[in-house]
Amino acid sequence: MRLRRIDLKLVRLPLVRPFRTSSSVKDHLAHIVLRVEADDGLVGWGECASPSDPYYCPETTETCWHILRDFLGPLVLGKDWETIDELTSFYRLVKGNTFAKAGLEMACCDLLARSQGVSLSSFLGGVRPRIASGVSLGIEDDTASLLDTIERHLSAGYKRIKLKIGPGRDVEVVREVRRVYPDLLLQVDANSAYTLRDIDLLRRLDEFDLLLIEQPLAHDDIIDHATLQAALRTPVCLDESIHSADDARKALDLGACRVINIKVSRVGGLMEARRIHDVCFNRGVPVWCGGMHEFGIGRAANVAVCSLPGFLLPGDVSGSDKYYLQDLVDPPVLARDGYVPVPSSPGLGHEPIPDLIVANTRREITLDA
Ligand SMILES: O=C(O)CCC(=O)N[C@@H](C(=O)O)c1ccccc1
Repeated sequence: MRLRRIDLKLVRLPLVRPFRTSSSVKDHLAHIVLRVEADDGLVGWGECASPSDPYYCPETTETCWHILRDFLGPLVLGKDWETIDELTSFYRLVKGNTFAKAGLEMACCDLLARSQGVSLSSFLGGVRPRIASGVSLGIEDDTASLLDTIERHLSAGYKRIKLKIGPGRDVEVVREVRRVYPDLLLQVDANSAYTLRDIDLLRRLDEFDLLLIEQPLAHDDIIDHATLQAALRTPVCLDESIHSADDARKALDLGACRVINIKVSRVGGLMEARRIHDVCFNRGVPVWCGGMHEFGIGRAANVAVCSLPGFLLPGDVSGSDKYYLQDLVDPPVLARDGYVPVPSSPGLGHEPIPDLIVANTRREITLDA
């Protein structure tokens, strides 16, 4: 396989409703959509689901654009490769920049799967014809509106609710949700809002039978998380701290967590996502797929990853309609009764709609071999 052309497209889509986290409120998202073309004319699609700000991770849409245009693109164009590991070896000297890498690697996985006539799920070793989905809820103004939002998503069939928590909106909010929904699959995401000084407060969350507490401490820590996990009954789940299978192995060896959130973008692509899955699966550690508000392209890649056997907990892979009025792909990625079907057609199984992509592209560049 050899790439003769890579198109980078900065695509912007309005959100159906603003999404609030501890660091920002967003009413639209802009992600880089990648189109890669092989010498034989075959095409693959990928998405860099990086935030536009450096509050979740050090990368932003602009850093991804720079790294893809100036390094990753030139390093892979015109070179022969037969496997994804061969492809990614061309940029092994590039440190970090996993969101940028993930977009390119995803497009090449789509391309290779299409060339082999297999679905991305089969390409990865997926075993499920459909995946169970949960939803991640942004921070709401008050508990009443949060309960309304929960009710709306449970009525739609979603299997799990993830709440954002932070100092001042944690124990009491979770207590109220648990009072109204005693049997709900419920988890919380702190996005590194706490420190070990909050250990007694976090221990109070043990009474609510949560599935997990996600990334309570620093985004780049596994040592303090091990201290915290030893004090909690509730499983700690790591998100931001885990960028590779080696990170996962070290975190599990240290007892820093009992669950890992695998995000294709955060770990640099589908192959590393599968390697992290394998480390966890071999140790009986459940994983789930976190979301980054992906458009339909990245969302379809997440669906394929969720079909791997160790993805035992509902992920954030909701239907696109949770965030976008119109998906960029046909068919759209949709959930029915909280399940998203895993396509069996070649590649992503959801075809990008060129007119929609063109209509929402704010900037583009073509890199040639
Ligand atoms: O449903 C989704 O795709 C969003 C899931 C979600 O809440 N992601 C959070 C997170 O902290 O994991 C996030 C998204 C975008 C940017 C930063 C954080």
